[in-house]
Amino acid sequence: MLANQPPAVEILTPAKLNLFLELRERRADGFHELETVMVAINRFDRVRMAFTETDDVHVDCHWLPNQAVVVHRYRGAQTVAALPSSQHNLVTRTLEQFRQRFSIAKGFRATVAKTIPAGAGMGGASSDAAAALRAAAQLCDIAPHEPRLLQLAGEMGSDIPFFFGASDGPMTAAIATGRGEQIASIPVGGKLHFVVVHPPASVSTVEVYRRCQVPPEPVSATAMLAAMVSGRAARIAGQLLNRLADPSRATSDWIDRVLTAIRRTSVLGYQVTGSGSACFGICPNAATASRIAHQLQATGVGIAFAAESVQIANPSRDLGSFL
Ligand SMILES: C[C@@](CO)(OP(=O)(O)O)[C@H](O)COP(=O)(O)OP(=O)(O)OC[C@H]1O[C@@H](n2ccc(N)nc2=O)[C@H](O)[C@@H]1O
Ligand SMILES: Nc1ncnc2c1ncn2[C@@H]1O[C@H](COP(=O)(O)OP(=O)(O)O)[C@@H](O)[C@H]1O
Repeated sequence: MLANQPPAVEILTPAKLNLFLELRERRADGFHELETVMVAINRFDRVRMAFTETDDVHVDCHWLPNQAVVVHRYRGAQTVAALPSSQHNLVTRTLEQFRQRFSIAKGFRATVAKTIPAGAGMGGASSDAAAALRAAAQLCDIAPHEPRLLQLAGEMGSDIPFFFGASDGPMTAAIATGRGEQIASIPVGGKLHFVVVHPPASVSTVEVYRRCQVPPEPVSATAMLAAMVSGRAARIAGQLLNRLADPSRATSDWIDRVLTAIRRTSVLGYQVTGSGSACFGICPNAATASRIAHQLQATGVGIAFAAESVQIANPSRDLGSFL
C-alpha cells in the first residue's frame, strides 16, 4: 500500500447452510420466531473498503470472473445473474445506517467481489453486510464487540449477527433464535463436509416466509445440537430439518429437480438451505463430497460444488480478514 493511500480493509466472508430450521410462532411484527442451526462454509465473498472524502456510501458489487463465467454459461448467452446496484445493496444500506449511528463524517467506498450465489439461501447479502460492518468498525477504530454494532447488525437483517461472529472467539456454527439475530456458538465436534447444488433460479425469502406454516408441535433443536457437538456426519444427517423447504419448493420446481438428483447419490442426508433455492447433502469426508459434486454437476440440475465447514473469526480477535 502506497504511503499516502488511505487505509483499506479486506475481509473474506463465508456463506452458510441451515442444517436445522424450525418455526415456533408468527410474531405480531410479521416475522417468525424460529430456531435454526447455521454452519459457515468455505464459499466466500470478498469485501474491500476504504474511507472517501465524500459524504456518501458507494458499493460496487460484482461476480468474481470464475463465478460470472459459470453463471453466464449456465443461464445461456443472454444474462448473468443480476446483482443489486449500490442503492439497492444491503451493504450500502448497512453502511449508511452505520455512519448515522456513529456520526461518521467521512464516506465509504466498498467493492464486493462475489462467489456466493444470490437468492440461494446461503446468506450472501447478510454475509457481505456483516463484513462491511466489521470493516467500518476497524476503519473508525470502534471496538468490534461494541454493543451498538451488534444491535445494528440485528436490525439490518436477521442473519447478519451470525456472520458478524461471536464475541467470545471464532465460531463455525451457531444456533440462532428470535428472528435469527440471537446467536449462540456451537462447539462442533469436527470438520463437516457437504455437496451444495445451486439451480439457475433464485428464490424470494419474503415470498417463502409468506407461504410458510408454523407447525402445531414444533420440533426442538436439542437432538441436532447434540449431533453437532458429536461431529458425526451420520448423526447430523438424521436430524436435518427445514420447515421452509415445502414453501420454497412451491416457489420453484427447480428445487425438486435438485432434491431428486441429490437423493440418487450416496449422501448421508440432504435438505434445502434456508429459504432456498440451493440444496445440500452432508457427506462423510471431503473425497466423497468432491466425487458426488462431479456426479451432480453432470446431471445439469444446477451448479454443484463440494464445501466444508469453516470458522468465522470473531470480530474482537481478528478484524482483518481470512487472508
Ligand atoms: C431464511 C433465512 C434462514 O437463515 O435465510 P436465507 O434463506 O434468506 O439465507 C433467514 O431467516 C432470512 O434472514 P434475512 O434474509 O436476514 O431476513 P430479513 O432480511 O431479516 O427479513 C426478510 C423477510 O423475511 C421474513 N422473515 C425473516 C426472518 C424471520 N425470522 N421471519 C420472517 O418472516 C420477513 O418477511 C422479512 O421481511
Ligand atoms: N450484497 C448483496 N449480495 C447479494 N444479494 C444482495 C446483496 N444486497 C442485496 N441483495 C439482494 O438480496 C437478495 C437475497 O440475497 P442473499 O442473501 O444472497 O440470498 P438469500 O437471502 O437467499 O441467502 C438478492 O437476491 C439481492 O436481490
